[in-house]
Amino acid sequence: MHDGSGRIVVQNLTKQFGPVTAVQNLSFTVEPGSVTGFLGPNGAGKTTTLRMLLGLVSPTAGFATINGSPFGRLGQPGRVVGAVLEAQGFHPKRTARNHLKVYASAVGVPDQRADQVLQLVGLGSAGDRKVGGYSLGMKQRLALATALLGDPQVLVLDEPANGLDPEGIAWLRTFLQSYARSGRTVLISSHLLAEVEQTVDQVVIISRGQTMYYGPLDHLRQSQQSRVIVQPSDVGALVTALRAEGVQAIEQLPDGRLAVAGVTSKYIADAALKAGVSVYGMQEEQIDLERLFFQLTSGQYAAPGYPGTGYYVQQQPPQQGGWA
Ligand SMILES: Nc1ncnc2c1ncn2[C@@H]1O[C@H](COP(=O)(O)OP(=O)(O)OP(=O)(O)O)[C@@H](O)[C@H]1O
Repeated sequence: MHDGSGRIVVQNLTKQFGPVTAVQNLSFTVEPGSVTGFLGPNGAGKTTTLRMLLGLVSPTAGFATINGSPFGRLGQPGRVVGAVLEAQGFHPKRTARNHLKVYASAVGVPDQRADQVLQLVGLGSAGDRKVGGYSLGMKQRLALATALLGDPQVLVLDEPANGLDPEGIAWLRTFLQSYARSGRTVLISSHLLAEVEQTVDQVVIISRGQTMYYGPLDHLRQSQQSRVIVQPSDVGALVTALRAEGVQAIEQLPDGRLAVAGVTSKYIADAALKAGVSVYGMQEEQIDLERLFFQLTSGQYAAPGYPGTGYYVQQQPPQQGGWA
């Protein structure tokens, strides 16, 4: 029996395909009530992890559970977990409504549920059209509708934003957030942080089958000290003035400007004024999460331990199986 918590636990999960280590010692927990992004570049091991979670591939070591049980031991799994892994092979001549009715009977829910989920995903008026004529975005919605048939407590979606236009992505965001706010668990994978940045509450970032960061997206943002970029009349004099005030995080950029962390623009302006240095321009640098994501997953970044809920994981030597 499962514990009904809606929690997903991945513990020391490893998958070896011959010489290829697709997933290595991966651990994270996904709590109900939030949307968790499972992020990593192509080939990082996301699909393999989700397939292990859904009992489609057996782990070489470690385990993955939903509600405290491996997928294979969940009673009525279709009612507990709704999953979409890659674009589904829909029968092109079948209407969406008929497709859903076939799956409804497999999950053990009444036929009317097909109409309900068509409405839920915004395909209410297209339910009687043949799926062969559907756009990629419509197929994504139909795949989601199929996953929703059993009104599952846990939703697992592999790259759900693929093929969606900006309106579709905005719709998906609202849908997933409200699904999670109703106390359910939502885990979505993506290889693009920007695509899911506004949807997810926490992230698990993996690279080459290993966890690189795990925790709230906000903590990842806050871990990046914002910087002020300043163009002074006399770089040396401003650096001396700031150092005299105890400011240490000063970097000279290739274009000659200074990047100063840990203080406000006003603080720098006051220090410059006091030192008789003119300031020709100043701007607060935007935190570039996408760049950080790239650094975390490109193997060039090894961050020290991070205090807080989220944490960085020290980079290991490159493994076979990750992206090149
Ligand atoms: N059945 C398999 N046999 C051999 N190698 C595999 C198999 N499945 C996956 N791999 C390898 O494991 C690694 C991880 O693949 P996986 O598909 O899990 O990554 P991913 O993060 O989902 O990438 P993508 O976003 O491109 O699907 C890759 O090197 C892949 O080639």
